[in-house]
Amino acid sequence: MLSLERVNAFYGDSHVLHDVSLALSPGRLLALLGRNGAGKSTCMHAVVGFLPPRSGRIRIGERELQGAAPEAICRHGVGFVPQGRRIFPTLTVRENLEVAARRHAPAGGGRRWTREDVQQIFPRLKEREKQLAGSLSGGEQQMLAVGRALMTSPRVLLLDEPSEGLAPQIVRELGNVLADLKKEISILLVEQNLGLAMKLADDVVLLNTGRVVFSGSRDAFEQQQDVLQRHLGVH
Ligand SMILES: Nc1ncnc2c1ncn2[C@@H]1O[C@H](COP(=O)(O)OP(=O)(O)OP(=O)(O)O)[C@@H](O)[C@H]1O
Repeated sequence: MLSLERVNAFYGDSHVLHDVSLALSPGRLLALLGRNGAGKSTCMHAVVGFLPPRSGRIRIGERELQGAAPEAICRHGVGFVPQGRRIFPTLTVRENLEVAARRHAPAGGGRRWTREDVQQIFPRLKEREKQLAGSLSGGEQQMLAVGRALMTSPRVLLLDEPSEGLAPQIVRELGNVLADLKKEISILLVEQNLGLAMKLADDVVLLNTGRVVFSGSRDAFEQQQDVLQRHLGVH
């Protein structure tokens, strides 16, 4: 579905991603893990066109994405929820969803999401549809950010630390929604909350200083205590 093949990315002269390869298969959730500064967000920015890689290939299905503009990458079915949410605070909840709506059928023939679909999985967004997004709670803003990405009718969804700054109860709610969502859409998840990541992940890729140091199933990952300890400081 989504694949990165030996991707190298730089900020100026600083080489941040080193030959990063990963593959997100249809209907699966891949957790991209690593310590602060490991290159997880950079990986997502390379996929969505914010930081085009200097070498390597990024594909969705058969289509190559490296070098394409962010709008085109979104049109080809990559939905992105950035770290920090980035909703429009002065627009209402409903307006936030509507400006993200896709006008044409999604590339690759996937499901076309409507506002009603999004409100069905996040009923809170229906209750608050006339409220300004900037006045929502952190958890509601995160739901809106996910809802906005779904309105682009993506084939894959990239989520950068969705649980950041949320109360444990809200993280649980979000986890339940993502567990349902992954049944119909492939998800690439960057997450510092290891408990949440392990609850949701089918596959794991672990980065350390911009290099892949583990790639495999969640079960294989959890058995590699030395890897967990060395790269995440988990015992
Ligand atoms: N705009 C930028 N310009 C220069 N260097 C950057 C920029 N953004 C990130 N970096 C550097 O690139 C490296 C990877 O950062 P990145 O944000 O991808 O890490 P991360 O794994 O997402 O970390 P975190 O968990 O803290 O968000 C870090 O060394 C970081 O300092």
